[in-house]
Amino acid sequence: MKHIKIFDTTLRDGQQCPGAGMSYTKNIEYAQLASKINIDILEAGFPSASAEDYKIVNHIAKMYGQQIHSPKVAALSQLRADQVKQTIKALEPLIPSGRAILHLYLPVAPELMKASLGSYANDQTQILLDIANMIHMAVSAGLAVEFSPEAYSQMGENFDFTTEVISTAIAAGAATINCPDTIGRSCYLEGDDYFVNHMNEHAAIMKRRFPNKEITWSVHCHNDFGLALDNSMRAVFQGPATQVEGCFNGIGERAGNVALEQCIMYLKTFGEQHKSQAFTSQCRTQHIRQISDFVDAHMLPRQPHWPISGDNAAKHSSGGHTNAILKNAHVYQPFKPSDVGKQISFVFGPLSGSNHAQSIIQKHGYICDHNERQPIMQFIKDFHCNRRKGLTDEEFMQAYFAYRAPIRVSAIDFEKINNERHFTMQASVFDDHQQIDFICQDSDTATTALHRYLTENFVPFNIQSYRSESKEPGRHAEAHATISIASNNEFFQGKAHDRDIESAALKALVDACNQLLIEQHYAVQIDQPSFAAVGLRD
Ligand SMILES: CC(C)[C@@](O)(CC(=O)O)C(=O)O
Repeated sequence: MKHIKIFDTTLRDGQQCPGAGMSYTKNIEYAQLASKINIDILEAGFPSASAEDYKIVNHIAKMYGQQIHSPKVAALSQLRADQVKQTIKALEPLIPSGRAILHLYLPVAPELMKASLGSYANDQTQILLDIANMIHMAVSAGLAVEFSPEAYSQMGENFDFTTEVISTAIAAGAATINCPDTIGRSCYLEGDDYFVNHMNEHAAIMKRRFPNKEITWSVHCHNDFGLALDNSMRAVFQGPATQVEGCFNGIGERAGNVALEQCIMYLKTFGEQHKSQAFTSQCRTQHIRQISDFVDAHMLPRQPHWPISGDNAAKHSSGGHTNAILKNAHVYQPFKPSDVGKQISFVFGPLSGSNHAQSIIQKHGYICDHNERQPIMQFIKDFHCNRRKGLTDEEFMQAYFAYRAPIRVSAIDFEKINNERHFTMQASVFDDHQQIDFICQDSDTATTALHRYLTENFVPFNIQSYRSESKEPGRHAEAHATISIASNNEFFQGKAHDRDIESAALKALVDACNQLLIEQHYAVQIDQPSFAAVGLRD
């Protein structure tokens, strides 16, 4: 099995894109995560860009230098002696352990050469001399060198010049040649012009010119046509590449760089089984979720349906899918979510089914018998009929409690007879229509009277606190009542609102009492959520 090196440029090319820049400390935290997931090389930055960038690269080099094992660290430099010196200095702590890499680049596409190098572009002899000198400088300081012919995929008429550039770099001591599709405009349909074919040609030429040198070919793709993953993997499976450069979550200039988590899972899924030549990376894939969440939180937001690590990548909602998954977790998952540190989860939405409803209720420890599944599910959907995007478990269970509510009040009236207030509540109690009558004696409030009635007729409990407030200003504001009750060291909070402050309090008390009754009649003791039984944690 051939090992494909993962070169992570999230901190360098990733932070080059608008909006992705991170603070000093977040750069360091990222480097710690990159080490945990075990990428091969971290490109930590561009030390000559600013004093801050220098300090970040140097800090990471020191930090990794104290670890016995760490990724190697690369830092970018243009073809300028002052920049090369600065880069060597920044990476110094990693030189003794052979983990420092100078990443040198120079454009080779004709248009880009003119636009970025000016008249220097015409002096090819000087360019080749400078490449040799800069690489010598780094190699003699003890660094490894990666050389990138920038815009390699657009080299066009400059094929022979590019051959000389690469040749010069290798002769001077560069161990890695990285071929970028800088503008993300490559596609295998280009035929002979396709950059992977050029990589094969160049690899063959260099093999002839340097038969005893072990060169690492690397690929660096941008995603402007959504082809970065395809191009990167073709460079591995149909080309000479044994190193892939990219960024987690595919961040990077314009449409981004290739997404490393996609490359890593591609290699794991298709590479390890590949018939003629098997490939793999050494990454600990179970940490993908963590590093991807970090990039999402501190660099650029990740879309929910992002491949591999997106929030929806292991989330299911529709009835058909969840129903089948509850029986066999793998029928609607192309890989085990736990391989990337995720778990299957379900969102209850308008298209969800009754098996799913039952599983949520049971997971929370309440009864839902087989023949109740359908009516309960229908009630919950109707209860939240405006929530077309799906429910949280909390909202779902709120509707379940409303379905179960043993006492449902439809009307409250009172009249005064001989200075006593007589209340009547029209209610159904466990589906039986009843009239609840209670009387306020002496200084009783209506709530006290109802409490006495409920305690004597249904279940004993104490009232712990009562609060009433209006949420809006004005005379027509509704009263919002909250009542907390306790029974056998269990606590329940009832809530209700009504135009009439007394009715709000009475309904809140019924709500709290209902929760207590539901607990007594419909709760089951379970140790494990029912999920585990069907293997969803795998
Ligand atoms: C340094 C090189 C690999 C580069 O990242 C350069 C760049 O565009 O910054 C590219 O994509 O070609």
